[in-house]
Amino acid sequence: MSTAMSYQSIYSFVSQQSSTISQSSRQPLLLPTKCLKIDSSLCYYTSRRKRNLSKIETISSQISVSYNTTLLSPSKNIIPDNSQKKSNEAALILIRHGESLWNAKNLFTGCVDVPLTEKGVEEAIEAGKISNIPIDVIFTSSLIRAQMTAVLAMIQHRRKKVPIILHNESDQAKSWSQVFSEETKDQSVPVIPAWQLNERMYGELQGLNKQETAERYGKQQVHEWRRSYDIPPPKGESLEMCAERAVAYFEENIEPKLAAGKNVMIAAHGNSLRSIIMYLDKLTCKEVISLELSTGIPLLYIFKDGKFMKRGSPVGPTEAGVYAYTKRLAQYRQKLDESSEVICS
Ligand SMILES: O=C(O)[C@@H](CO)OP(=O)(O)O
Repeated sequence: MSTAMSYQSIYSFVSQQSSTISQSSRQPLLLPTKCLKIDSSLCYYTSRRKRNLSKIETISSQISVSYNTTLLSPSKNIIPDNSQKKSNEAALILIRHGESLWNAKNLFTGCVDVPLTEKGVEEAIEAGKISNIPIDVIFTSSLIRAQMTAVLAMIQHRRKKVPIILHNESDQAKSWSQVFSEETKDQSVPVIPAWQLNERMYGELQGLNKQETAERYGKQQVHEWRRSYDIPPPKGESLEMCAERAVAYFEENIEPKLAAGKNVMIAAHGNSLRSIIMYLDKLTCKEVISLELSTGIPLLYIFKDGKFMKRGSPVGPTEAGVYAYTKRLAQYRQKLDESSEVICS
């Protein structure tokens, strides 16, 4: 996977180890177009749901936000639960599923429900070791590769809570899967599947080999189908179409949990997460083209006062293409590993 150079330029401030991070202010203007290209460096897509309008937001200021020591500092002891954390902030962890059997075969997958490879299983387990952050709720797509990633990550998570997949597809399924012990509920993490977080639907490319498709239709054409914002693959969804449902779901179902102080993990897919990150980071239609997500690499955000602050990915420097990797977070991860015996005992 290629390293997206634009991350380095856009987010170089993160890796400078400063204790400040820039944050865009939100200034919605009521303009009836999609991602307007007045000036792509100033144009930010958010969601058009509800009012069916886009917002243009301009970077207006940088605000200083100090690192949250509660969430990021390694500790020899398990961090106290949510009752002791600041109520107006919450952690958001995004994980693209581990490698799937079709990733390994280089096939367009989209909404085809393909499980993880052994490597994907290992990536998911590894992803669960990332932090000591207590997870209150997990959202996944309805596809098994994302669900496998979520539950495998939780098996390794330091809190040792049991991920329980909620079955709300019918009243009977809901009623038959109830838990009647408050204590057991406390030791569980609800996993909420949502089709809206599924991978973009790749239309008539699903099941085709990516390399062969590039040879047949040309690299440029296939790159546009794969990474452009608004060009859909034949009979499939563009990133913009995928964002319509994924970002709307995020705003309606996930943001309220964060606003209530719940720490949330989302296990989903390359393109559904690209669309959510575009919304969180206010990326332009142009910037999102070079946004690549590695499989099984968790990305951390802090939600505070209605704003999302990127904290990068607490993984090692060996991962090319890791989004917003920072040295500081790699050190944090290393220290966690060193102290894991104490934490897990
Ligand atoms: O095949 C797919 O569904 C996706 C993710 O694996 O591929 P791409 O990276 O081309 O968007």
